[in-house]
Amino acid sequence: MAGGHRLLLENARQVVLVCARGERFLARDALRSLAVLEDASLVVGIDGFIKAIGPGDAIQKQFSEETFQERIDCTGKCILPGLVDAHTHPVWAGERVHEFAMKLAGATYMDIHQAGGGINFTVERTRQASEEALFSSFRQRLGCMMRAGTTLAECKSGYGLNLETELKMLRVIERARRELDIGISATYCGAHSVPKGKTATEAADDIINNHLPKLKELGRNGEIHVDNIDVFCEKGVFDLDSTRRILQSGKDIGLQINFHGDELHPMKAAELGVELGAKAISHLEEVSDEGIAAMAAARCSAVLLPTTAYMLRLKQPRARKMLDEGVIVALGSDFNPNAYCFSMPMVMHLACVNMRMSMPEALAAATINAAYALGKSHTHGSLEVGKQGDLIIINSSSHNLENPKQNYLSLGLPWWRSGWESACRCRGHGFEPWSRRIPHAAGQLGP
Ligand SMILES: N=CN[C@@H](CCC(=O)O)C(=O)O
Ligand SMILES: [Zn+2]
Repeated sequence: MAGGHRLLLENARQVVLVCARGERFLARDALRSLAVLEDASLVVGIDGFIKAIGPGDAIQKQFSEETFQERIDCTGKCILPGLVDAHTHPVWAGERVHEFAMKLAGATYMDIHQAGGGINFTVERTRQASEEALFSSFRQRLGCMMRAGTTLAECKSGYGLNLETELKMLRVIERARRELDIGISATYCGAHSVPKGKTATEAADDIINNHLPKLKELGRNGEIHVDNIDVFCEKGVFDLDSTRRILQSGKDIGLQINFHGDELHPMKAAELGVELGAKAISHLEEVSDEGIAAMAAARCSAVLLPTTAYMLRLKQPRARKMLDEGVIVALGSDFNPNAYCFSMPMVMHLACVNMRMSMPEALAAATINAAYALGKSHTHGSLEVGKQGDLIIINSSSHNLENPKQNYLSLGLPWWRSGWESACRCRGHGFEPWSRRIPHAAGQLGP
């Protein structure tokens, strides 16, 4: 149908805006209660952006003469922003189920890594895999994420380590960005592990002298778009000095710094991230008090990954201290061969139970604050006029009910998908891939 609007969501019991005043993130007292409209409707335009949100009767009056490609009756339901997954490793070949048995028998993540398993096992399999096979499994994984409510995911390379395979992974991510109905923030993670036969210094030199110039060239030609640069800053992987050199070189070619820090050992990675102007640091199980204070002051977001601490039986990151000190806390699934979770609702559930976050804190961390960690909170992460129409509808009259049967967070069920799947409609369930097919809009608001 020509003209008119793309979508009308009518008469929802609640529209959970998350925030309503153009906030780029939520911290401290702003997390006590999120912006919610009762008995409201929402309009998405042909360009995929939100045109109006307001009381159901007012929207009906305002748009009474207008046409819509699709109308959804949301009576008794609740509309939320699409969930944002701020940390995933979704492009790889080769399962690592055998390592789960080793971990159950007492081996640590680093024991396996140092014995040539872990990331380096996946690197070997990913180097051997064809681009087509990698794309095919990646597409399936993104489909699972969408069915669990994710509409924007950060996706890392990092199972290639050599230039050839890192580029293969980034091409796969680029293809998904162009072809699939999910938003993607692409991260170059060529410093995910030190490749066999090289020292960390040699690997850093290769990245700085060969990988990053190539990425710059491909970005300029419009062949591959990369948003972020990542390093696994860890004892026995990349030390502070190599991490600093790589991240600074990435920043010099225009990438946002968003890296793995203070996970297994206290490294002062948070302090380094603040010094370099990082947008986000992930993990932080071992962050120092000074690192937390520095991140709060610098508005450097903490991407917490509850599945990792659970899987590896690590100590939990100190979410409460971070929140109380004003750090911008975001969440990610950390989907990877070692932590096989697609579901952000499950991640939010673990954050509430194991990290003692409140439900509003978990929802903000999986929407506006995760979008902030990816430099996209001006377009994503809340339901506000002018933002992307990325949203989910849940079959519940409130996002914050006491009744566990009706609350997706207390259920944690989406781990098995069924509860969420029947309750959720997102772009993958028939909505348009909003931004990608509308070139002028994408140009205005970024990729
Ligand atoms: N810590 C480093 N990277 C991943 C694990 C990747 C893997 O084990 O393949 C993480 O974030 O948990
Ligand atoms: Zn990771």
